[in-house]
Amino acid sequence: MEKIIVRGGKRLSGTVKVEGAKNAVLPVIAASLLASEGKSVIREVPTLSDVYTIGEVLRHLNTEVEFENKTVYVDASKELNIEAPFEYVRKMRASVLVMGPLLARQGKARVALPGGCAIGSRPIDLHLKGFEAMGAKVSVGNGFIEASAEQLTGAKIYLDFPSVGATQNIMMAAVLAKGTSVIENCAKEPEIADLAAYLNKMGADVRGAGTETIIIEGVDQLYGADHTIMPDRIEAGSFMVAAAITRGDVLVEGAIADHMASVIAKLEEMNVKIIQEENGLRVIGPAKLKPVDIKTMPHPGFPTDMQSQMMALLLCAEGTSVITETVFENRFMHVEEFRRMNSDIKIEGRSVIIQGPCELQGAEVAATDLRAAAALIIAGLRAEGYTRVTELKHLDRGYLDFHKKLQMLGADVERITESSGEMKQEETNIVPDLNA
Ligand SMILES: CC(=O)N[C@H]1[C@@H](OP(=O)(O)OP(=O)(O)OC[C@H]2O[C@@H](n3ccc(=O)[nH]c3=O)[C@H](O)[C@@H]2O)O[C@H](CO)[C@@H](O)[C@@H]1O
Ligand SMILES: C=C(OP(=O)(O)O)C(=O)O
Repeated sequence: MEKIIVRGGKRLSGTVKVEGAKNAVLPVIAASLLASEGKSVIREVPTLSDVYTIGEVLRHLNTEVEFENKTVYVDASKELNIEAPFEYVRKMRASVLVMGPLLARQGKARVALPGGCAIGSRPIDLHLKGFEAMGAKVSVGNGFIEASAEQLTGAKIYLDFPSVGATQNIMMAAVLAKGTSVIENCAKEPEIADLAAYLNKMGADVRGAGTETIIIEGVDQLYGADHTIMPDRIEAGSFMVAAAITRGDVLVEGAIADHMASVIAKLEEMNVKIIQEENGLRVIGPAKLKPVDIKTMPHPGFPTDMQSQMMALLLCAEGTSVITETVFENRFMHVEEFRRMNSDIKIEGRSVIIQGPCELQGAEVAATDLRAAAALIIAGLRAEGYTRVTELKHLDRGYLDFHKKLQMLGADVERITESSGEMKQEETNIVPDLNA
């Protein structure tokens, strides 16, 4: 079993560079299916297990995918298969993002129903309503969703909720539809603008990405394009919190302030000093953290993907804080794990009430989802004694070399493999050979 072991008490300092964003690269790789001519070159790709999974999905769809350092080459010029089986969708829900491109290009898509996950039920009804509005016939049976349309037609689509995935899937379907599509109340996350930039380089006509209305003029064909993935604002935020919790002084290279206004605002409210530097954000943790209230919201509101990391920080604040989770109905699984670290947290409906400051103690804890994994390691940086974090498969979905980056900043942290009572230091990252 793999574990990350943290011994708390070290003050972080130095520079850490963030990777390309997981949540931008997954839709971009899915969108590369739309290029019926030419190769796509996608740069600054973090070699995460999720990226490996989307690569596998594309290969299964008859696409050539090659990884070379942090660059991915995709050749989707051959006729595509139209089915994404459960083995991939189960591993990673974002596999459903191939549905829009397949429907647009092949007129048909068959994707395993994703089901719920650790943070909520996560339906995809809004994706499907969008496809139907463009003329697709959608049916669900035997654990699969099937959608087909001879030719998608542009449509006006109002999203009941600004879903990130629905916005992306509908955008990718609309770029090859006949006529104009207007997506209203769409998601405004920076990853949406990143996807639009890539689609436009491929020859699409997408306007308004990053605002609440996206207008797309369908085109006849798309071509491979060269695109560099935006920096990961959630990885950046995680290191900012790690710096703050250890009263450290860390330059988070690649962090873009415009993408992180809500996170910066809350950290500053807590007394954390944030200085904009030429190549990133410098974060200086205060001696005393002030409590704050946080409500997660779609962008530009406070990101749900930073909720558990901020919870770790608020455990150390002097007073009462309340976090309200409005995006996912079940994203407080980490609370029980924090309790094992001697924290005073109560759950009341969709809110948690934190009574700080807690004297965090090291404990054996299990990551319950991707961000919870980072949050528990971050809490361990402040806790007295040793914190052992298991279930690292969650961490590996979204953080590249997390423990190594923390080590470089001075943290006392290691990743080990424990087998039959014997421990050995883990030297390799989880993704051995992406081209194998
Ligand atoms: C790969 C990726 O980019 N993942 C991100 C993406 O997930 P994802 O795209 O799945 O998140 P959505 O924005 O779609 O989901 C937000 C909420 O809308 C609901 N919903 C969504 C679609 C739908 O058809 N019906 C529906 O009810 C979901 O159950 C959830 O409660 O955005 C989330 C919200 O910022 C982030 O936490 C995830 O990290
Ligand atoms: C919830 C997340 O990802 P996914 O949508 O891929 O589960 C996340 O990145 O925190």
